[in-house]
Amino acid sequence: MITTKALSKFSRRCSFLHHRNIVPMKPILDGATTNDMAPSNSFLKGVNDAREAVSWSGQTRRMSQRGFLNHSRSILGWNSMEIDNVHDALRLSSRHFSTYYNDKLRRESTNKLFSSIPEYVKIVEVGPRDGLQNEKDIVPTAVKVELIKMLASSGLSVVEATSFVSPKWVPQLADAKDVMEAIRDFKGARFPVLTPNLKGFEAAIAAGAKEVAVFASASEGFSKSNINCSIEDSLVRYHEVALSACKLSIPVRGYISCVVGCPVEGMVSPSKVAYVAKKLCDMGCYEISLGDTIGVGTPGTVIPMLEAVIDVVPIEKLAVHFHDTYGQALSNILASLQVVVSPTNHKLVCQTKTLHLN
Ligand SMILES: CC(C)(COP(=O)([O-])OP(=O)([O-])OC[C@H]1O[C@@H](n2cnc3c(N)ncnc32)[C@H](O)[C@@H]1OP(=O)([O-])[O-])[C@@H](O)C(=O)NCCC(=O)NCCSC(=O)C[C@@](C)(O)CC(=O)[O-]
Repeated sequence: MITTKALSKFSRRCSFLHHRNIVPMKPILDGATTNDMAPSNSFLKGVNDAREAVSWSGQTRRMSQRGFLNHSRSILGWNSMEIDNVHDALRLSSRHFSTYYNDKLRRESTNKLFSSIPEYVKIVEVGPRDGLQNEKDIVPTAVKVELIKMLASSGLSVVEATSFVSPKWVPQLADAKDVMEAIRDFKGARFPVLTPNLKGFEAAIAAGAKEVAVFASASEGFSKSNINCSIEDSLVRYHEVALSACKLSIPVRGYISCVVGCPVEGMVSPSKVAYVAKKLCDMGCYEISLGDTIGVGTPGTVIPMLEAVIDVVPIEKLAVHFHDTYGQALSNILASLQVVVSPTNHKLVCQTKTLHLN
């Protein structure tokens, strides 16, 4: 139970902290704790260090997360309450900050933020493929099948199930045929699979796949290291897959990797992404998923990339795929959602109000 006395004490505390520029910092920095950070990244290390150094009553104390929570409890008079983690604390804090911030202003800024995103977002779940392909230990087939069924049962309408790639390159997904066999009769979701060439496509169809995805790269270096061929050669292969798929009325989805950065080549220019996106679109891919494969994108690099692609591919065909390596995935998703309703794109979005995420 929070007493009026505690609330008014909290409100005074907020005012003090606000004037010391502390209030807005805390939620942002704590947000970073949940993300997977690279220790070599000095910027993120700086953020981490800053999170721990909390300036309080004119004194700088180094505190752990738990220390911060305990300290907050005593200040806020929340000793009788259970705050199990940082998220609980933030939820409680944000609820009570509204006593400090002007309600009208808060409503206006929230409305502004959310009125500029699409009304509808489609989610493509890729965990059983993109997640499990990177697991050090090979996950048993029965566990994968259970995971896929649980994801589909949770209401997700598209669950990417596996890849028909070389088992020498990706041994984690060598059981693709068995996985597809086990979910063949499972209803309620679509289960697309990755196919890098005609061999993979034919194996996928034989195993019962009803939808496939091809995966190109915007970076030459990544194309060679991921699928052992140049971008142009991969587009020739994918064209063959698209032609075969068209004959069987199988929908083909197109991925582009490294849309803002590449582990081999560094920054990737938006024009390279736009080039590959148009090629995939022209060969018949019904959706183009733009992947920040190594998670180095920020709104500052993602937005120009999206704008370049939107110039050559209809916006309703676009999907975004962000890895959260440096904790930027959610910001990038929000920025992407906002780009599709920017004034210049308004007409297109009115037709669809859709952006796909995976
Ligand atoms: C593309 C290849 C096959 C070229 O690999 P290669 O070695 O150049 O292929 P090859 O044509 O020279 O054939 C070599 C051997 O592989 C076999 N082979 C050939 N094709 C297949 C196939 N489809 N299925 C099974 N086996 C196949 C082929 O039969 C032969 O067998 P062998 O005669 O030595 O016994 C290989 O590089 C490969 O499988 N790469 C897949 C890499 C991969 O899956 N990466 C992860 C997915 S991409 C990604 O994660 C990014 C994304 C989509 O999530 C978006 C993002 O995050 O940004």
